[in-house]
Amino acid sequence: MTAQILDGKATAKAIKAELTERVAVLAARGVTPGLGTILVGSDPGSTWYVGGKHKDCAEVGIKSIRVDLPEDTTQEILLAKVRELNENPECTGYIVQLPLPKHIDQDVILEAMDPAKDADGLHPMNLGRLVANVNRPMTSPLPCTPKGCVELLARHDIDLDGKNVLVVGRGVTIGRPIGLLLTRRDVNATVTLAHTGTADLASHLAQADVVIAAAGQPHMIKAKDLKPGAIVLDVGVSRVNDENGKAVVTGDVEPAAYEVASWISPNPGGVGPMTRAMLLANVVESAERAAGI
Ligand SMILES: Nc1nc(=O)c2c([nH]1)NC[C@@H]1CN(c3ccc(C(=O)N[C@@H](CCC(=O)O)C(=O)O)cc3)C=[N+]21
Repeated sequence: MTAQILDGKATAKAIKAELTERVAVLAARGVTPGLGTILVGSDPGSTWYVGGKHKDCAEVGIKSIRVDLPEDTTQEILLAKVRELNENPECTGYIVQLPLPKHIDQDVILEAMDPAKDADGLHPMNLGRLVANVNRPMTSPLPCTPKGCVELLARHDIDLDGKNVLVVGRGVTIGRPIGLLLTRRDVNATVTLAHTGTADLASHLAQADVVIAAAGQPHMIKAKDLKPGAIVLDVGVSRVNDENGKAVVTGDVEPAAYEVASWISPNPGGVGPMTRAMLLANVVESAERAAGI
């Protein structure tokens, strides 16, 4: 068996085309969604990601507001910028690029954001709503990568109901929220430690119909441990040197898994592009909610 591909690139492209239509409908009502980004410091990866977010906005017609601050920005100055974007009517959603420099308390910053403008869905109020509000659809922003994982599966007509889903990794941006998101459905979701000893991890994997690998540990998920026919989302991102010593992006799942899984999302080219598309979707949805659409 060779796995079918959960093509995040093509799926994200289709979603961006739909969002472009929705932005045009909003424009006809005089509403233009706007994404703000706050970048503290000049980490090359973060700078690259933020640049990509502004490119994505331009592609679908979303206005974007860029706030770049020096590495030594104080927590007070950053909080003032957050409050400015909370009040800025042109900004219907914004993100604070993570990770922040060590001298800044990330939790304090995220909690100062207006939950309605939290385009990352990482504000405690929005994460908390994932636990509560189970009898009504989510109307607050969902974290982009978890939302992207569920959307990628849905767009390939993969139904999760009744399945054993194993989430490997408990990070606050992926593992924990995706576990919460999945338990809002008829899914048997298990969130396991990324550093579980291989014996424990193997026993969890053996029962998993769906594996969401979000550990950020290169090739830690071994083909031999996967249930034949498993559906695998390779989410964790690591940069390793290839055989020529060149730094490349790789995932948590070893390549041999393509021979065992029934579906697999490539990394790069799977959940990453979906994360970016879901950020745009969160901004458009916030603007639609504000416009009463
Ligand atoms: N406030 C905040 N929100 C984030 O969502 C956020 C963040 N901070 N900090 C950094 C991480 C990382 N992240 C990625 C997004 C897309 C790809 C992506 O599209 N990757 C391409 C490969 C890109 C490459 O070649 O490096 C792919 O998977 O195909 C990767 C990683 C969002 N993050």
